Amino acid sequence: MPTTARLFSHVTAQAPGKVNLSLRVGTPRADGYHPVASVYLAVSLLEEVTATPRQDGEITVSLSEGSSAFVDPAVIPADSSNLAARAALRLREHLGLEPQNHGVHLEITKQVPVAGGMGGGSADAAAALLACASLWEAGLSRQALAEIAAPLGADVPFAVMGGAAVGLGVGDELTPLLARHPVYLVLIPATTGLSTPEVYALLDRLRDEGTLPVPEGDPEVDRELVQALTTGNAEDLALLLANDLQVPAATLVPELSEMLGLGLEEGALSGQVSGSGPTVMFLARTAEESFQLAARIEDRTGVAAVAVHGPVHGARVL
Ligand SMILES: C[C@](O)(CO)[C@H](O)COP(=O)(O)OP(=O)(O)OC[C@H]1O[C@@H](n2ccc(N)nc2=O)[C@H](O)[C@@H]1O
Ligand SMILES: Nc1ncnc2c1ncn2[C@@H]1O[C@H](COP(=O)(O)OP(=O)(O)OP(=O)(O)O)[C@@H](O)[C@H]1O
Repeated sequence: MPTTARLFSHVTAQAPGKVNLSLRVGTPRADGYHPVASVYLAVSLLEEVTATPRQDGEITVSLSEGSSAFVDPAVIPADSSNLAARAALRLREHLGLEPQNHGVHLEITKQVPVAGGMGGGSADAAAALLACASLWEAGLSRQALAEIAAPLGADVPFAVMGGAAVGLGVGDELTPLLARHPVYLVLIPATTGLSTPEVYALLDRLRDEGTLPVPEGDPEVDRELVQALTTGNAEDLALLLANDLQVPAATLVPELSEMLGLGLEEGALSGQVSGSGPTVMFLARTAEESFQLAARIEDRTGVAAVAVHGPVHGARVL
């Protein structure tokens, strides 16, 4: 059989960043992970990964110069710890391919803020998986790829699936939602990131010391929010946004509270921290309103604000 590495010169795949419209977090399990009830939305900030065969069996990564201005190349791992490289290695092992004939270089073009609570690294892993699956003619379904992806990170299966979904377990047990109406958001990406484990750890501490209430049982999905998402009612959605990681994120980065207040003053329907932060997101009624809101926030703060929409597709080969 000819090696697929000789058939394709390169393959490019895209995968979306995400926000959590609702993120309810339970108390930690024995392995330190928290059970969550998450309503994920894939948004129109896309990561792109181009996989090019290497003849030496190595899996390498680089960051494209076409990456967004708010991505600092210095904080992206350039070695095998990069999530895209880990995804390629995991797939190669899963498929039982000979390493020497299945080396690959992964060039990543980043649009999603790094360590911003938007699952950028997870999207890189998802795009790398799709690109390599195509390069190596893996013949795997999207569902199978999402399962292979799960040990790479709690958000990776959703980056493979995209759209809108409920995530239970640690966020990886996905149920797709029929959200046919677009949701318009404005994002304020931060230039510096927050460590996801630190934000979860602070949530535990704030609960232990009684500053925040301790939830009982596993978190549950807010059915009303799911309904507002599926019927496309932005006003209802605005009332139901929720994020248990917002208080710890805003405790670590106090300016987040100020940013949230400012977006509301400028006319956002509502706003909250995205995932573990520090990206802040605001809800707008229409695309037009989201562009106007982004422009007003930029004028007032001098900080870049980005109008996006969701749901968008999951990882796909271009
Ligand atoms: C904050 C979210 O982005 C919301 O979707 C996710 O929960 C985090 O997803 P992620 O970054 O893909 O998470 P992973 O890379 O699997 O885990 C990073 C760290 O976050 C914490 N973590 C993550 C997910 C989860 N359900 N409980 C956790 O406690 C753990 O300390 C873990 O070591
Ligand atoms: N391809 C990658 N892109 C960005 N960061 C990566 C990548 N691979 C590994 N990392 C490491 O992962 C850390 C978290 O990056 P990422 O951008 O995925 O955070 P995040 O968006 O906050 O994630 P989440 O929302 O899933 O918690 C970074 O600080 C970086 O050290």
